[in-house]
Amino acid sequence: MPRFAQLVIGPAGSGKSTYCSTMLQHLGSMNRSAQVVNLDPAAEHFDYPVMADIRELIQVDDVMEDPSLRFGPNGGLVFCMEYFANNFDWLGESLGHVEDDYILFDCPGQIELYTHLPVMKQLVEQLQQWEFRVCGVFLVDSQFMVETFKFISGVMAALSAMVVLEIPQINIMTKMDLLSPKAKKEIEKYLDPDMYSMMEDTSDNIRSKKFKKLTKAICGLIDDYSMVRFMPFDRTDEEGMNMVLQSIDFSIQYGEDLEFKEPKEVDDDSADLNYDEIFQGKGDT
Ligand SMILES: Nc1nc2c(ncn2[C@@H]2O[C@H](COP(=O)(O)OP(=O)(O)OP(=O)(O)O)[C@@H](O)[C@H]2O)c(=O)[nH]1
Ligand SMILES: [Mg+2]
Repeated sequence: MPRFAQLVIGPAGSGKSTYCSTMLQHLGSMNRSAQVVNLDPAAEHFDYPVMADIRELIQVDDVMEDPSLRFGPNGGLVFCMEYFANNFDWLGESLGHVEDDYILFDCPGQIELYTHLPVMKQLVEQLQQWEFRVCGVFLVDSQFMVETFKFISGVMAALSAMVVLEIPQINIMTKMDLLSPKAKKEIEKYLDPDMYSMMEDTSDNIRSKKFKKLTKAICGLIDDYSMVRFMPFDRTDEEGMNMVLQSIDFSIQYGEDLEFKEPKEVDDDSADLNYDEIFQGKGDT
């Protein structure tokens, strides 16, 4: 039986740890068991209980303080993640092997992890070897998406993670509760964007003709292949959270392996059938 994982990724401060904590509570309220693993070696605080914490393996502060390494915060994080990639056994032991486990991985925010460094792809491959079905959940702060050129950059960042990780990916705009009513209305056009018409809007923002042509080509590519869509995530809106969860579950086929009971063979002449009992297997005596 498979296990299921959400790899919660996205730029620094986009709301990954808050998402994990909110989603964990949401799953709990649906009586679904789930757990969170912190994979951010620089995490200072988060308000969810952890199943495993990478800081037990390595911490950024220790790396930065090491006189033989002399890393700054970003180099330190890259070092930690490479160390992690060489020690996946630690994660394997922490996860154990419980069938049907549903785990949220709270990842660090350094964007280079999702552009050119191999560690997140290695993690995905390792999880797949452990029979996890993995979905990338890419978060972007909605406040940085209300202008066309910012939106296009956000789309490119999401796309970069998709290309690197090669797993199903659900893209989410976070912190919707912080938007003004005007901005909320404005953002609707970015949730299911028509990139071609967006390109027309943006002409004033892109000053160089050369870049306008490039942006137009990128917009066309994204639109033609329906490559990137965003879903809103408002932690105060249960209904919206459900829709996000359903999309994620669908992408990793969560629930499809739940045991199905064959309906019992019935004689034509049997009267007073209780179909509920038959289908639930309770008709057996
Ligand atoms: N109002 C509001 N604030 C949010 C939401 N999500 C996150 N925040 C706030 O945004 C800040 C950053 O959130 P985090 O969840 O720590 O973001 P992160 O992506 O884990 O950050 P890093 O791990 O540092 O990359 C915190 O102050 C959160 O309280 C949201 O949906 N609504
Ligand atoms: Mg975090």
